[in-house]
Amino acid sequence: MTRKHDQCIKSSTASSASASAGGADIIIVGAGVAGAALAYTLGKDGRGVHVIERELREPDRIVGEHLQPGGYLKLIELGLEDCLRDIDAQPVHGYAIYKEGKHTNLSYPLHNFHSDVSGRCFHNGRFVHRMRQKAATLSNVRLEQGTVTSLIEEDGTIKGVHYKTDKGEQITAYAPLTLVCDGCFSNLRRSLSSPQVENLSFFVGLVLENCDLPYANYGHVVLGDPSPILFYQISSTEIRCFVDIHRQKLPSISNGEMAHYLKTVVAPQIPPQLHDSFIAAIKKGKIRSMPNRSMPSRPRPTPGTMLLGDALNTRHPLTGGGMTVALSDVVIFRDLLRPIHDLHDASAVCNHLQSFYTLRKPMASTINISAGLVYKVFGASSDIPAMKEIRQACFDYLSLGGIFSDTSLSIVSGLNPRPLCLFLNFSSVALFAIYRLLLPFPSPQKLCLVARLLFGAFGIIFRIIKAEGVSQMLFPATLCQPTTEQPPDSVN
Ligand SMILES: Cc1cc2nc3c(=O)[nH]c(=O)nc-3n(C[C@H](O)[C@H](O)[C@H](O)COP(=O)(O)OP(=O)(O)OC[C@H]3O[C@@H](n4cnc5c(N)ncnc54)[C@H](O)[C@@H]3O)c2cc1C
Repeated sequence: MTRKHDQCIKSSTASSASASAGGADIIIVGAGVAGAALAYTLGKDGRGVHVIERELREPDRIVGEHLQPGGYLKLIELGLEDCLRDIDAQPVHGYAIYKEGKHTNLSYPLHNFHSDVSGRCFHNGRFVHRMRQKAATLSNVRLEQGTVTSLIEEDGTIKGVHYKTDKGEQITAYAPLTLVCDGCFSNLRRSLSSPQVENLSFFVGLVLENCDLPYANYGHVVLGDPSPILFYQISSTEIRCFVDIHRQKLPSISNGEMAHYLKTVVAPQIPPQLHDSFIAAIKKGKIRSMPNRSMPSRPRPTPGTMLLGDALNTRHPLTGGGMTVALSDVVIFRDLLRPIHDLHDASAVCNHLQSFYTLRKPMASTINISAGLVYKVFGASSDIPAMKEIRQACFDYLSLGGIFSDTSLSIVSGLNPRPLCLFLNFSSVALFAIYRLLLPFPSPQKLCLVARLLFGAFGIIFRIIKAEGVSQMLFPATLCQPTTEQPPDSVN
């Protein structure tokens, strides 16, 4: 396929005391998934937007390659779905899950949606680059290459940013609102939130060529020992493979330990159709790794600024939910900002925008908790009681298909952003596990195992729910009614 992209978006020339001289309403730090989508949608709403991005060349990275159908729907709401055209993106209709020689094939429950709606896999850099290009077509959006070094704070209000251009110039830019979207390694979030980052594991990534997935257009998950292995088609000729490796056990890539681990521990567990290409990819040597982290959102309301995207909140990428949360946040933020025409009353704007953190909870918490659960159950080597039984019960429950797998997949895919549904679904898996354990007759040993299973399963979910914030997550309606509030500049 032909793909004609400019490798670099033209960066507008910066004047050294750019007090956002053009009078930007909004500065966006970082043009990744969240920042580029925000730039376009806020620009479309008529805001003057100044985006400062560290590297405007097409990114080459191994994150954000599987967009869930729920995220695709958000992309449509933002008018950005065309950014997936002409980048050789591949449709994804569900998952094939492998466990100890057995496998089950699960489709996303998409019967009620337009036939175009599905998941998509692609090269993240191509997607992000297309969104940047689309934002840059708007005359009121200015994309500039530069690294933001700090936020400008005056009397507790953020007034803008200091940044350094690629030519080494130090520049100051002011705007009434600064949106910080500098991703999971954010160095700006510390002053705007109380981040509690948990390092969970690493994804070790390879690209497989010259092979086909056993189920075309399905993500493949091998529930391996000691941890899961993922495969999905990121272009018509390439399959991404991710191997999850515990954070304390990452073999060295440089001295060949990693290649040895992949050949001896991982290769024997993968579907035979992929084996030769997997070995060839190891031999080719382009093995990359990324840390997998989890960080619940803990923002500190600060006038003049907001955190969005991974800088605000991250979760384990095993369920591929990060971009869906980021795009959903962008939609919520845009809608909340729409009635405010003048952004200069920073305190009033800040008060108005606080409901964002509650409004985002249904989607963000559902995806965060499901990612945490899936990782706890299938990922981590664990000391949780009865984990083997919990794992098997989950696999068998999904294998039932129909409503059982539909509900689980609708939750993971962002089609069903209801934390309560997630909790009920999890409870029904636990009941299913108990029912199986007690058959054909209960015995004292079996009852003991059931108690351990309940303790383990509900221990996991309650810990994760607690980290998300119970009341905000389960009862958001009691905490905010943004539509009845007067936005600051509509008050006479
Ligand atoms: C291994 C891995 C795999 C993943 N796989 C998936 C997946 O399959 N599906 C999915 O939905 N999600 C996935 N995610 C998560 C997903 O990548 C993120 O949720 C998503 O990219 C968040 O978007 P963002 O805009 O917040 O951050 P990013 O997309 O990372 O963008 C941040 C941007 O800020 C720029 N920047 C940083 N610092 C500065 C600075 N000081 N000044 C100026 N610019 C700056 C960076 O250059 C970058 O362009 C994965 C994550 C990991 C770690």
